[in-house]
Amino acid sequence: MSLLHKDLPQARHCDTMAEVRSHIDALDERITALLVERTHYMSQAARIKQDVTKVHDQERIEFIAARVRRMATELGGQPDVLEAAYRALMDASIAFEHREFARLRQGETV
Ligand SMILES: C=C(O[C@@H]1C=C(C(=O)O)C=C[C@H]1O)C(=O)O
Repeated sequence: MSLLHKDLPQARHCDTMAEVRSHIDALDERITALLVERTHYMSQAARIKQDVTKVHDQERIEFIAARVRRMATELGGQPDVLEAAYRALMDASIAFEHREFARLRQGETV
């Protein structure tokens, strides 16, 4: 089913910057909670992957970037903004996954 058919909330009309920022702050609380949840999966990926060369997976990155662009377009959003945000998020996530990969294997000899 297309994303447009889901009952998704729309941005509200605002007359002041205070209103705009209050909506953004409320959304950021929800987005942050979701990103914290997403980041927990990076720790699990670091535990599950057996080879450090698998931490950065360009094919998966391109799949996610294209999928997010498609979803943003279907929702009437800005694919360029979403792709840029996701690429920055994935860069930071991969850096974290590298740190986790090393942390989880500290003290291993092989
Ligand atoms: C979580 C993974 O590890 C990395 C992190 C990704 C992400 O932030 O979504 C995507 C690809 C990987 O380079 C994965 O391989 O799926």
